[in-house]
Amino acid sequence: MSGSIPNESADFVSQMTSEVVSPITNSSETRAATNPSDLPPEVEVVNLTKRFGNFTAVEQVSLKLRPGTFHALLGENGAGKSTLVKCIMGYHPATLGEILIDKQSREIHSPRDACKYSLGMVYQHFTVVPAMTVAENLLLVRPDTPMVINWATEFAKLEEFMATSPFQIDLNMPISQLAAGQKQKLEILKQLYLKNRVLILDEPTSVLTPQEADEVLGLLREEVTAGRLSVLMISHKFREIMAFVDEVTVLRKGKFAGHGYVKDLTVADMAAMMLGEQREPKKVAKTETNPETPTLEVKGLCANKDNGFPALEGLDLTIRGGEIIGIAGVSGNGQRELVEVLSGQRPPTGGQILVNGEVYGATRAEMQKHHVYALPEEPLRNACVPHMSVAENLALRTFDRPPQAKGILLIFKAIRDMAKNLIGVFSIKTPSPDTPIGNLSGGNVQRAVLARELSANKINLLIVANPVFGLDFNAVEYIHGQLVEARNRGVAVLLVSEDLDEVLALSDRFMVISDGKFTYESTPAEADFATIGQKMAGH
Ligand SMILES: Nc1ncnc2c1ncn2[C@@H]1O[C@H](COP(=O)(O)OP(=O)(O)OP(=O)(O)O)[C@@H](O)[C@H]1O
Repeated sequence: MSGSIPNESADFVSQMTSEVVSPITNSSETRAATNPSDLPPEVEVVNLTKRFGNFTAVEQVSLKLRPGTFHALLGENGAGKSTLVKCIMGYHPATLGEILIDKQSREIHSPRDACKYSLGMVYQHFTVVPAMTVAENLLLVRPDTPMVINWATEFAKLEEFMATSPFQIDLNMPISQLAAGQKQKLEILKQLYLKNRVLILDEPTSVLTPQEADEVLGLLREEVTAGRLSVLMISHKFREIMAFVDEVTVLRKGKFAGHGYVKDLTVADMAAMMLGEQREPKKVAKTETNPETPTLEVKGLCANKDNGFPALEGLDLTIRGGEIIGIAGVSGNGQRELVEVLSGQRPPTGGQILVNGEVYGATRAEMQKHHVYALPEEPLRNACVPHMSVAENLALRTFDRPPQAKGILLIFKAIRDMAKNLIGVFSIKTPSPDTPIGNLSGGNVQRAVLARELSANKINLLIVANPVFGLDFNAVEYIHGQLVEARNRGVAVLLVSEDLDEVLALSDRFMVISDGKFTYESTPAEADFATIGQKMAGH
């Protein structure tokens, strides 16, 4: 193993990650399982550098993905992981360096080129078309889909493919009816359907429950062990790495920071390689608050899913200033619709919402009047304009008010100054305030939206959905600290999260949502885990 490991980092991380599972296998066992000539190709990155203008996102990084192994790429937010894999996939041209496929230097100019070498990528966010069925989405990825489709033949072929694939999904299901775990399986199936045998996965389990994640990774692990696939996975989750991965390569600030075999490493070793010198995140303790007056009152709220079926069926919810109310549950049980109704992106079909005792329809004017702020899930898609700059996105809430506007004139200096300040205070890693926000790493987009929403002078109600999606553990601590600080200041916080541990750690009180209804309510201290599990599973 290369890469230095300071002891303090190791201590800190071993405390944070108490539950780790031992590796299922190691690479030598894996390779022994198959005839070498049947294995996926070897992929080697040699001294790859990627610059965006003057900014070097990846510098002289080398990595070898050996056939029939499960390899993880680790690093903090902004370390260069996505950039590196996008270069491998031909999505970005590398500035310098080489990619070898089975020891031959290859030019890969596009993901389609990458497919020629059996390389397929599953991105952090879903790329399936929601209005289509599973079968239609699979056909859509083929480069040779005929102009006129013989459905009977194609469907029979798809059924044959599905029968032999590691995951099964009903081909007739519309995507809008699939839970996150099934969508992620479909993303992987798309690559298998293209006959790709080297899968590159960018945080594939970020939107999955631990059970869904273990199922997906377990099935992939079986394919790897059988020598049918190699996997290179970007991940922040040590539990999954310890359970499913053979080998890790670590990046820090765009540079190679270490490599090793999981069987020889502890979580602390890997975290220390990621962090370099110790930077202990600040834990924010909850202070005594006195929640009395309701800030948000939801009475009998109903709303529909995109397909017109009921998503929320008569929800009642009260949140007072100075408390965090958590909503736990498996994705697809109404959480998204609830957040969308409260942030004005979906009309309710029944019930009433009051904020500060006044009827609230979640218009922009009402959100402004009542000081309601929201961090929705997938903030790049739901709370940003990707091609606009970081500064412009940071000003989305305030650009029409002084000091950022004078009448109808925008004061660009004020917008930029405010952005520079927020970039500093919230440690947003961006080449400049003028960089399009869509170019930032996932974690930094998350920070930027949180900075915008939390920097308001006065906040009454803060609605957050999966706020640490895809973030490294340092950033998780930071954002959790910000939420607790807001609560301590008297903000009413609604925390919707598919991560039960997050709900239990932060909430003062929480509910489980299942099929659009609250089916369990407790404080974290009094929570009964067996019942929560049953309720989350819909029993
Ligand atoms: N197209 C681009 N133009 C300019 N800078 C970019 C572009 N893409 C990425 N960057 C910058 O490169 C750096 C590395 O980003 P990258 O997305 O590779 O990080 P990451 O390790 O995948 O982070 P995360 O875990 O948050 O997803 C970041 O500072 C990011 O802002």
